[in-house]
Amino acid sequence: MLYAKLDELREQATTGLSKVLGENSSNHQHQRERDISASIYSDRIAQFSAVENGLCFGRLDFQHEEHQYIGRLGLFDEQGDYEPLLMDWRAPAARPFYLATAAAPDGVRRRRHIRTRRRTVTAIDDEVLDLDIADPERRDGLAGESALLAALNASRTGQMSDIVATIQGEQDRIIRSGLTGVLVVQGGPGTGKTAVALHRAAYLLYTYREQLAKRGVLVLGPNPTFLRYIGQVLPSLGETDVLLSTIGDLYPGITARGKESVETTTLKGSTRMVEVLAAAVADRERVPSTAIEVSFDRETLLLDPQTCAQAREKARSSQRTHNEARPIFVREIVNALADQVAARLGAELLDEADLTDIRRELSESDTVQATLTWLWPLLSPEQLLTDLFRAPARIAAAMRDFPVEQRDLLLREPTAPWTPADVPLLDEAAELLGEHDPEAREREQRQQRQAIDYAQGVLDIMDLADDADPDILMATDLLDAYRLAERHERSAPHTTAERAAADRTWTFGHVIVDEAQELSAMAWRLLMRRCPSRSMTLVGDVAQTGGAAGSTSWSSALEPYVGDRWRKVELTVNYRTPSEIMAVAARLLAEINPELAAPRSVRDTGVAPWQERIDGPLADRLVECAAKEAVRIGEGTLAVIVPTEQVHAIGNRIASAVPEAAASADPDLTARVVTLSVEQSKGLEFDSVLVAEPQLILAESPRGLNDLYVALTRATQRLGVLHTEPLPPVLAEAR
Ligand SMILES: Nc1ncnc2c1ncn2[C@@H]1O[C@H](COP(=O)(O)OP(=O)(O)OP(=O)(O)O)[C@@H](O)[C@H]1O
Repeated sequence: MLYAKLDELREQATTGLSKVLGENSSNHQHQRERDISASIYSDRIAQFSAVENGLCFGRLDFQHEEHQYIGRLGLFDEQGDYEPLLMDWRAPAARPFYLATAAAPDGVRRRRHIRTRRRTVTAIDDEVLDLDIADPERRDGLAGESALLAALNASRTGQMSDIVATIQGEQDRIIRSGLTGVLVVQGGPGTGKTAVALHRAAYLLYTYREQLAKRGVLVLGPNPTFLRYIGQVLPSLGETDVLLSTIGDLYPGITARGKESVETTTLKGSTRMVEVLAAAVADRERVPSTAIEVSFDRETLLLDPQTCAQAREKARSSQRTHNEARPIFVREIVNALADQVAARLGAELLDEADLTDIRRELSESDTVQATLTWLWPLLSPEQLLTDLFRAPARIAAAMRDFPVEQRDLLLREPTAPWTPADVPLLDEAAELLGEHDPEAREREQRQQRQAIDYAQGVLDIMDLADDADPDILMATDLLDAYRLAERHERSAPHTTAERAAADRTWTFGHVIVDEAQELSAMAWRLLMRRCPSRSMTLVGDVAQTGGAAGSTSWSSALEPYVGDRWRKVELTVNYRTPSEIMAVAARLLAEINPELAAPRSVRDTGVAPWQERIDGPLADRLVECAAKEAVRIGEGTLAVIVPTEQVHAIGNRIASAVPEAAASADPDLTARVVTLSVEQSKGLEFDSVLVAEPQLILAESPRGLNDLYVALTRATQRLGVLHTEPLPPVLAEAR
């Protein structure tokens, strides 16, 4: 019945779309209206396709024979007074599906989990929430245990899937927590932090659509591989307009993928770079040590240091940014030069109009412009940093208080690629420099405002204001004035997410950061600028921090921005790693931070992790083991996690010897077998994992223990450790 309803709605939308597309538009106004309707219909069709799989996954039976189906979107009986046929999982009425327990049934008599494959029901699992008749053998606290265990035991595909059907109580409370303020979700590996973060994005967009559609939601992940891994979750929940990004992509026009040393990344991540950049900008506002000559109109004018110093002082005291203060500096210098020209011509013979002409000619003169550029150049952030990093003298001027070895860390070739740690510096520089082309920006903003006003008018006329039941999807839920305005600017057909991606100064309605412990202090500054409302969800695990510039405590990372006004919630159950593997990982956690409790595994597999000391070449044996594991896991996935330096060599060996293995460069996660560094494996999971040379992984970075902890907790079923070097003591004891 529900699928028939879905088909009917899809049919209506498709017919509607072809009808409006077939209309001949006689005038501009009509053309616009047609385009609006077309975009509403296409958004609907996309949403209906997104919810096809697992449309309905639950049923709640209440006292008095009533029941309610729960699914991926709300469906209503239009003929029957809009009775809900299927309740959106995010609606308040669906909450008992996730929260009701035998002890607190909230009116629910029975909870039914419905599993489907395409449109066929393949399994149902009932829980009776009545203490008198409930099965006492059931594990306490797990909702829909058998559906949950079926999901957890299923082979992984290389793409994360959604968990709407089996969200657990502690996760649900986080997903539905209010929009405002900073919420930190701390949890060990496999506790569902990523899953919770993404479902929270979908929940917030549903519940606060009006507030969020305009400013959008940003989901920030640690690296592009991870973004590919999670990329399908939000679309499967019917949400496509969320910006997924890494720090390296947050500066428009730049895709920062360069690599650099741990020491350089650490320095660039520290807030001391704020002073360095300010000094680097100040260093570009020059005062010559002796007078400089400026040829103009076959004469030579002189600019002495004192005049330049006064002009600089005047510009700086305006408190404007470097680029925005430049016109003041230019005016001062041009006036000083004009006075010299006037004096030579005989000032008493000139009136104000003559002086204005002289100033204009001076401003347009190439030599005067070249002098001004030397004294106070108009700078883009890219130019500032490129000029700084290539020139030891500039670095020395900007880093007077730093030891020489630290200064050398910044030095690099001007052609070197941008690195992720450069992005917060570019952003900081953009703040210090101000608009490179202020007039163009103002013009653009004015046009944008006009377009939005117009679009709002169109929406009002179409009477699409959503004063109806919040569970019924309205046109304005899908389309706001921003998006509408953009759709009709032929040059910029962007969604909110695309617009946000293209605009450095965009501020988001809500920001979600996954693996938030990895952000450097400079990255936090950038992020806080993008979210002045401080409506944020930060998920992570301070025991998994790999980068030396990352945080080991939430309070020190957040204190500068929100003081102690943030709330922390913890996830305690590990849904990924079976207890046998977690027992080994827990030993590492105790060394990393004895105060952090290891998450409790939700299941056992009966398979103990294994270790093997190799006498011959590592790669040969790894290839053999990878081939065997790949067969053993059938349809599932295998990751071979090796020290960063060996990823390339070992990855290529495995790719050439094991069927269905991906090459190591830019790993394809849909391949069944991948070779990764710990950094690349962060946030991911595989049915089986082989970890090679733990001692080298440990020694590779200042946070080696954390890295090894991450590597050991990626498996959902099987874990093997192979080594030629002696094992680190913490693993040797676990043998
Ligand atoms: N309620 C749930 N129902 C079904 N599967 C779940 C549930 N919660 C978590 N999982 C699964 O557990 C696995 C781990 O979840 P996730 O990757 O979100 O954990 P994490 O806390 O981000 O881990 P890490 O810190 O190691 O990256 C995923 O496969 C996820 O789908």
